[in-house]
Amino acid sequence: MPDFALSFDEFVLAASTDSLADEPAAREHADAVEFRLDLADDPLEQLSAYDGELPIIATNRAAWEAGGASDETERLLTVETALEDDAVAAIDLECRALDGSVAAADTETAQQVRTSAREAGVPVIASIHDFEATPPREKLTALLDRAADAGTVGKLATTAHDRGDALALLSATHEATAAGKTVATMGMGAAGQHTRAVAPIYGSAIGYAPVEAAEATAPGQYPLATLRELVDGLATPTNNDV
Ligand SMILES: O=C1C[C@@](O)(C(=O)O)C[C@@H](O)[C@@H]1O
Repeated sequence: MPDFALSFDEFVLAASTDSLADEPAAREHADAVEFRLDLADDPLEQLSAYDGELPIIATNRAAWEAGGASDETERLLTVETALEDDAVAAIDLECRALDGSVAAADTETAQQVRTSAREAGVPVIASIHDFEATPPREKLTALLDRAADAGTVGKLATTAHDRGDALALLSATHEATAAGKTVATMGMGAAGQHTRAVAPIYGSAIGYAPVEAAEATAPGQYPLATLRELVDGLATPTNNDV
């Protein structure tokens, strides 16, 4: 059986998809598959039939965070069921589900799923998305702190409108990783695209990309093979202080 464990000590490139049939095509470039259960047909059936080699990050994104899952309790319990699958090496839970800051959230169930993941030794990616903008620099640090405290990896995806936004996100990433936090960041939209290639240099632990450009799960994603080439092609400077 393949070793499905995922450690976020090193950059993980996840092929983001609604179909596990993409896994063979992803294998050449990806370290993991992000399976978007909320966008998939019969996600639990796909999981039990999975015979791929890449570890799976299970994400069941809430409709209130621009995902496809509308029944809050059901979507969280589906993630909890997914945890039982050996191939599921990490799960994604929205910070706003965990802290109850949106009215639609079922905080108790979200926290219970996080506890189940911890008991199973499965890392939790605690995520925050801003589909409108990139908040000011200090706010980015506060958001990353909040996400990193909530999960094994704190993930922040914001919409960048210009290079200043991209730079602020990279700078907040650098500060967080230099402080020893495990974070993943990405700028959404055209102005944020290059951050997907560059953020790993500043310590971002996860990148997401579709196998085919047309199957993107967020604005501004590079296709998988392109992101792999870009990330691998950018050597990490040796004079860093992380
Ligand atoms: O949270 C993220 C990051 C993402 O939104 C991106 O911008 O690449 C793509 C999503 O599939 C994933 O769950």
